[in-house]
Amino acid sequence: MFLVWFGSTAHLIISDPALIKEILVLKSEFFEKDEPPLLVKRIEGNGLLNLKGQKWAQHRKVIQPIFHTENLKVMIPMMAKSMEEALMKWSEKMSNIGKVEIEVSDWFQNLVEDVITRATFGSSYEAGRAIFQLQAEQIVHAAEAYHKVYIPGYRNSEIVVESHRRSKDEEEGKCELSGGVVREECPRDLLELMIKAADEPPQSKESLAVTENDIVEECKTFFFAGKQTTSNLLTWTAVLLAMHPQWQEQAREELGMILNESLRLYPPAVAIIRQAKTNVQLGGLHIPRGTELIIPILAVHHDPVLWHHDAQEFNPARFATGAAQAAKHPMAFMPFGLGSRRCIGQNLAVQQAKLAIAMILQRFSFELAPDYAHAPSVVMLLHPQHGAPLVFRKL
Ligand code: HEM
Repeated sequence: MFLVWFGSTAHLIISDPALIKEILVLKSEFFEKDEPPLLVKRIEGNGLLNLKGQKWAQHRKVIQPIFHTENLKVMIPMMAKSMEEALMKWSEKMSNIGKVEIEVSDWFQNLVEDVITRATFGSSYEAGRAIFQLQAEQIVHAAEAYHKVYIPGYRNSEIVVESHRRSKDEEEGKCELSGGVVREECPRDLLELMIKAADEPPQSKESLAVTENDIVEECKTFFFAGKQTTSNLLTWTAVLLAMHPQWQEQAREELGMILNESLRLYPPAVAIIRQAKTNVQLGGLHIPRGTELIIPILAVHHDPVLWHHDAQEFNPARFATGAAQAAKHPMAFMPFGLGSRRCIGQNLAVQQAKLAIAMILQRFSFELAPDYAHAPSVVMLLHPQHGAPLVFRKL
């Protein structure tokens, strides 16, 4: 446990998994996220990521089932189509010399953006794309200028929800769920699933309704929370496989442990922050109300006490018997957080990463480009400072 000062605020850094479990799981009701500034909410969406208290609990209850693997499976053909189209372009480029150099970090960002847009908006893809493009521009503007940004046209997102609702209503009858199984011909997307879930009558008088505006905010949150994180996972996994080509062969058989090892070494979200809502005991220490706590995911994932002498090495085999057994403490691996606020998009991110890497491995072998410079750097998330140029060859 360390105490660090950021400006005038003291932060406790907690890297012991037993204490992390107390904060995020066992005593989570005593800790909460900080209130984000209005500008942050506007950019990230005032959805799950930024909500607190009863409103967060209500949204989480409505949205969690949507990310169930059965719902996400239906999106695989659409994801594969995005990927297929993008990879065709590589094949065309390499027809003369048999190889092609791609800067994968930009490339994966575009791919993930396309897939998240399709997964969220489905048949309203074009309208959704326009909204997400505005959001992407807003993120860039906000990083450049530290003042309030308002982009005209942004409110159009509510119109998209309304027209999506209408077009889905028109299809009703064709799209019944049978025994909980979604029929293939039904265009299913996160927006449609959210509209359906929000339309369910509230279970109790205390339940707050999830409004159209709330749904818009959640869509913005998915885009913000899902785009860079998932594309960073894909980038680091591709870089690691380029550095260790012997694992490319094995990855064609079993990708799960390779993705886990990539998430351990290069967790896209490097830390989790909480604030004590009240005075609380933690591992024999008295933590006063208002104390800021940092859980340094990146440092925990590299701790040799937890991960043995080869903690810095790429060794997917450590996950051979599952994530809970990979380290000395079952809570030492937490790329998606832990407890009730753990990442809601985990299944979507892993499904997308498995599909994308598997489709690349089916067609190509790859290595680092001669000008690749290894420089992991944190700008909110963990990303390659000088990009990730890789050379791909047809199998
Ligand atoms: C590799 C990809 C991803 C990583 C590493 C990641 C990581 C995380 C982490 C560490 C948290 C917990 C934050 C905390 O406890 O303070 C989180 C929360 C969240 N993530 Fe992800 N995420 C990923 C992909 C996604 C995707 C694809 C989506 C949505 C489509 C998403 C949506 C969210 C949301 C909405 C939350 C807030 C959940 C809540 O507070 O109830 N994430 N993510």
